[in-house]
Amino acid sequence: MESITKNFNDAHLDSINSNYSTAETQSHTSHEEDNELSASEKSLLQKIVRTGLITSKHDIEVQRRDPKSPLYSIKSFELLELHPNLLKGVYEMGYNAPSKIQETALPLLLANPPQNLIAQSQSGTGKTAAFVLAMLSRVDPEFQYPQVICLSPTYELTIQTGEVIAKMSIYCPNIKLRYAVRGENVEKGSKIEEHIIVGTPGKVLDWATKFKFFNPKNIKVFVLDEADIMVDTQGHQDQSFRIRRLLPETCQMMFFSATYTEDVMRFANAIAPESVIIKLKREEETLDNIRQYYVNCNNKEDKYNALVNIYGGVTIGQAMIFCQTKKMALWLINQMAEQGHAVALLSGELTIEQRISVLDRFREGKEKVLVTTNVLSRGIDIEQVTIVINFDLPVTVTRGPDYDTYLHRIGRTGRFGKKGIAINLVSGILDHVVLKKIEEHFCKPIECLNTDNADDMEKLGAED
Ligand SMILES: Nc1ncnc2c1ncn2[C@@H]1O[C@H](COP(=O)(O)OP(=O)(O)OP(=O)(O)O)[C@@H](O)[C@H]1O
Repeated sequence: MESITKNFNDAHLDSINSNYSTAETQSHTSHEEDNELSASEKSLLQKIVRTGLITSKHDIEVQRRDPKSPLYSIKSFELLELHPNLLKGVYEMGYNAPSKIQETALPLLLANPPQNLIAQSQSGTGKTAAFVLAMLSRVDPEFQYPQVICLSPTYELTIQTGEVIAKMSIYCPNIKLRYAVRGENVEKGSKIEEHIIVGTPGKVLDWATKFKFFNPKNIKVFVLDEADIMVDTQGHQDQSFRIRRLLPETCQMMFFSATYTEDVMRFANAIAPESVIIKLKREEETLDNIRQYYVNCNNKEDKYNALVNIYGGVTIGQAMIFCQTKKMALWLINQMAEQGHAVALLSGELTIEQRISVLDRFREGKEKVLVTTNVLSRGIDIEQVTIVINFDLPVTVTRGPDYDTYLHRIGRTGRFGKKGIAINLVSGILDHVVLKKIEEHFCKPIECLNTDNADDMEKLGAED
């Protein structure tokens, strides 16, 4: 896989950059735009970012001692009885103590006989490390064939998970990993010798059935990341289910997600019988470290102005802006680029190389703002994202609130206990109805943000 990652890091986004080259070469905010923000707005927005969003290790330690926090832990990684080389890898990654999901799930996942698990934990609370440690613990490097399959819904997430696997297993050089994603090929007639396959469902299914590159009967562990979408009829149900049917009855199932609907939970239970279930209460699903706001707007131009104000005031961190359609994302990015803002666009129709390159640039901070559609709402872990803006609220095909997408989108900020801000730009009655329902559903207030009102802004800036 090294080759893939390297190529993508090296890849240049010529086609995209040529579209937005103005944004690249100009400063982030022009002088005229600076004037659009009143001095009080600017200083307050900066204060929010400075005081609210920079979390020290000390804050995380405090959260760890609060039993209500998803970072709460009473155990150490030593107590989880990991292999010493895995433990070394964990510490090398800078993890001092397990999060709640890690300390709860790992003893279950490592127990013998193996136990199926369907686990829910909030965005950014360390689910990946939980299942990666379990996967690595189950591999027997003596045998040169795949023993673990981990499925993710998108290419980007697969690569991200693979990178966590590679880092955690740095002191287990005998454990080998194979990516099953678009662009990866195996020589016809040969067999895969790596122990872990991490991939997207279509490719893994092809490798197992059409090309018979590995024997599914040797698989001991089957992991579904973002499990709800992997077993949902709207998602990858068919392929995941077909892969599951190839695996031995005894194969251990590990399903992880931040969200599950009742239906999905029932179905997951059917394909992973007698699972232990770790489920959050509704009011626990959203994180207290992510403050949620809405801004009243009249139309999309008005939303754009609100955005520019927020963008202009933010001096630290990065923002992700979600649009419901590619058309809206393109309109927005053109507006922003015209006015000299350095923004990047990531939407579904880009090639894989382009998508990875956009993400790499954003991760490196080359662009402060990433405009995207729902393609990036799940799983992507970029620590420095301090603000998520819903330029459009997430809605279903029937234009009702899409609760799960909302939760996944705002979860791109506030990673592992850091502070984050989610701002919803709402215009029109329908938007207000959707917002109200979202607020009621998660039992968490979404406060009105009135950028013209100094008191409002002061309140916002003063928060813990
Ligand atoms: N025990 C730990 N100590 C410190 N940092 C951790 C620990 N576990 C995970 N992290 C970090 O927390 C961040 C979020 O973790 P991760 O991506 O696994 O979250 P997640 O629960 O899978 O989120 P999502 O639902 O969005 O997929 C990552 O940057 C990861 O490196």
